[in-house]
Amino acid sequence: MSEFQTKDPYSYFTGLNSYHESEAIPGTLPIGRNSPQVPAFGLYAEKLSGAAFTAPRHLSKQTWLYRILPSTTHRPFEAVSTTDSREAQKFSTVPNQIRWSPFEIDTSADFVGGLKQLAGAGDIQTKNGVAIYIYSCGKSMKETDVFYSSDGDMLIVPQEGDLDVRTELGRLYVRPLEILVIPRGIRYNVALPNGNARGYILEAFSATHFELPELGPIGSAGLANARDFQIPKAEYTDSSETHTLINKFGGNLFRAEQDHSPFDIVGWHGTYYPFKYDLGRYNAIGSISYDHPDPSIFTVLTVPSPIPGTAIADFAIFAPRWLVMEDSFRPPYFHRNCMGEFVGLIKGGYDGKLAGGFNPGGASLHNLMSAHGPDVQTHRKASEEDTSKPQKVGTGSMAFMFEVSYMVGVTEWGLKESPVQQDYVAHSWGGFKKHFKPPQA
Ligand SMILES: O=C(O)Cc1cc(O)ccc1O
Ligand SMILES: [Fe+2]
Repeated sequence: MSEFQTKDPYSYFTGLNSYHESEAIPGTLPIGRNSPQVPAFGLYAEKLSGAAFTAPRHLSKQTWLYRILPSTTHRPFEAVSTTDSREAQKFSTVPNQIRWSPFEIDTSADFVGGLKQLAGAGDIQTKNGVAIYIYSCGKSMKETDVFYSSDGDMLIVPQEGDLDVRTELGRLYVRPLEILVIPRGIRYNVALPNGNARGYILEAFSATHFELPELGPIGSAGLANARDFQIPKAEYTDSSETHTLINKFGGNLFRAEQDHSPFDIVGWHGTYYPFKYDLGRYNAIGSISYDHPDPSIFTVLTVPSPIPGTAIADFAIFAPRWLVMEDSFRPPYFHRNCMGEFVGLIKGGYDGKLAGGFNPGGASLHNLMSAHGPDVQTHRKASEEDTSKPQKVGTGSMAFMFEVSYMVGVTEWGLKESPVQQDYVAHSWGGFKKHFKPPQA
C-alpha cells in the first residue's frame, strides 16, 4: 500500500496545467477582462509571464496578479558578496563515478544561506542548462526576507525536515516524500516548522518547464496523475514593513529593499504557479513479464527539449513496488548512458546497491558514458534468486534520479568540501570475478 500524506495546514487547488483562479477577498478578480481601468478594491494589476507571449496555448504559462502595490516599487538591487561556488560557475567535468555520504546540515543557515551548488551544466544567460543544489538549514528565513530565482524553475526535493513555504500566490506545506516546484521568478519565504532541513534541488534554466511526461501506450492515467498536484490559494498581508528581496540572477545573489510586503496578492488567475506533489501517490508501472524496464517508466516530471523524446532533465523516482519479471535480472542493469545521472536517497535503501554506502541524504553521480550498475552483492543475489516469485522492493524507501542530458560538472564545494567517498568504485564493483567458460570444442 502507498503511504499518503494526509495532514496539511493549508488547502489547495488540484490539477496540474489547469487554469486556476483564486481570491482571498471575493470580487477581487475582474470579470471579462484582465486589466480593467481600475481594478477592484484599489489593487494594481500585474502580469507574470512564464512563457513567451506567443507560446502555443498548451505551453503558455501566464498569471495575472491583483496586488496592493506593484512589484516595481523597490530600491535598487545590490550584489551580495558570497564566498561559495555560486559566483564562479566553474565546474570540474570528470568521468569518475562519484558518491557522496550524507551532506552535513548547516544548522546556522536559513534556506537561502544554506543553498550550495553541487553540480551543473550549461549557461544561465542563454537559458540552456541546469544546476543541482543541496540545501541544508536549521533556521527559518526572516519573515521579511523573500527569495526568487530569475535563473530557472526549481524542483525542491526535501529529504529531512518540513518546509513551510509562503509564496506570492499562497502557502504550501512540504514534507519529505513530497516535492515542490517553484517556477522562475515566483517569490517565496521558507520557514522550518520542525527544525533542521536538508534536501536536493534541480534548477532548469530552459524556457521549458517541469511537465508531466506523455503517457503513450500507458493510456489516460498512470505515473503521476495531474489531479494529485496541489496549487496554493491566494493569501495576502498588507504591511509597510521593510522587506528584502533576495534575487538569484545569473548565478549570483542580489538584494533590494522595499517598504511593503511582496505577499500582497489578493487574487490571481492563470497557468503559471508553484505546485507540490506527494510521491506516495505515484502510480508505478513496470514489466509484468520479463526484463528490467528503463527508468524512464518512473518519470514524475520532465523538462522537455526541442529534440523529440529527449528531455533536458527528467525527475524519476524509485518508489516501493513489486517485481515479477521471470527469468530476468531484476535490479538495475549495468550500463553506460549518454545522459548524466544524479541519484539521491530520501529514505531507506536502493535496490541496486545492497552492499551499502548509499545512504539517505547522500547522492551519486554517474556522468555521460561512465559505467555503473548493480554492486557485487546485488548482482550475486539477483543472479541466484527465485524469479518465479513476486518480490516487493523499496518498502519504506524512496530514491530518485535527476537524469540530465548535459555533461554534469561538479563544483569545488562538491568535490573538495563535500563527503566524497574515496572507495566508491572499489567497494561497489571491485569484486567482480570472471565466470566465462566458453564451450569446449
Ligand atoms: O543507475 C541508476 O541507478 C539508475 C537506473 C535505474 C534503473 O532501474 C535502470 C537504469 C538506471 O540508470
Ligand atoms: Fe544508471
